[in-house]
Amino acid sequence: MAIPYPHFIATEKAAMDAGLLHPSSPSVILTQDDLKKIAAYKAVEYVESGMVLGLGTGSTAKHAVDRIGELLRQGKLKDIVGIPTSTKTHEQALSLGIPLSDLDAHPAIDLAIDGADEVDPFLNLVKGRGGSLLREKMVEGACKKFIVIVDESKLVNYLGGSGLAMPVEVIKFCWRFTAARLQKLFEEAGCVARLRTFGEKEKEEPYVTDNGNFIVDLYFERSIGDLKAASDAILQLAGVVEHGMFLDMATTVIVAGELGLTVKNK
Ligand SMILES: O=C[C@H](O)[C@H](O)[C@H](O)COP(=O)(O)O
Repeated sequence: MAIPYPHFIATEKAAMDAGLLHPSSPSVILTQDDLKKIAAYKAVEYVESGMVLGLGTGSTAKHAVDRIGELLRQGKLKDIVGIPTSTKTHEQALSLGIPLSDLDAHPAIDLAIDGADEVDPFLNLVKGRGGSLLREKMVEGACKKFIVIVDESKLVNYLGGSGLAMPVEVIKFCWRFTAARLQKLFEEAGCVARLRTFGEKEKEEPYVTDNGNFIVDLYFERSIGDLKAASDAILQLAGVVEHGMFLDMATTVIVAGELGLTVKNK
């Protein structure tokens, strides 16, 4: 859907770099994907030559990886090493000629840029609707600065508040047992746990992560309350590998919305 954004800051460099706004025509139609691109371009302004970079996954992060590749190609960035958070991002970065490495070789990352599914007012996140939460949490947990890029539709009053999935990566072995325990854990929040699948109804198959695991998506009717307690409780269940709540990890969140760009710092 195309939405008019007459108030978007027409002189915003990120939007102009992204080729979406021009000073002579401040009133434009921007789609949700345009907003993602503008947020991504803004985040890449923080990238400096010589950095080790965590490369996120998803439709928003894709724009940031594209932009990093473009700046490398133009010689405006040099000596970058990227640590991808998924096989998909690995392939994208390879195709752009971004030199790649991993956490074994580069355990300290200067900056990671990634999208999110939900952002609460304290900059806690839900991530992993694209299935990459485990590698994202490992990479983004190892970086000095973690910039999250979102369009304003991702802002929520509390995590789980969008009514969309909060993902939990689980091992395949007896996943039904694990899903039932997860649902029970959040009974008071009206939790429903569902195995993530893909494909047509009759040919539906479980979604398998890059790590060979399944994802159980949790849906809540009400707030789950104390996020740290919820996180601890989930991680205590044998069978759970990781969950998609990223608590106290984002150092900056860049939001692109109707009124322009907002940069929120921790
Ligand atoms: O697993 C996927 C990642 O956590 C993504 O960063 C998240 O799902 C947001 O993706 P998008 O930018 O496509 O909304």
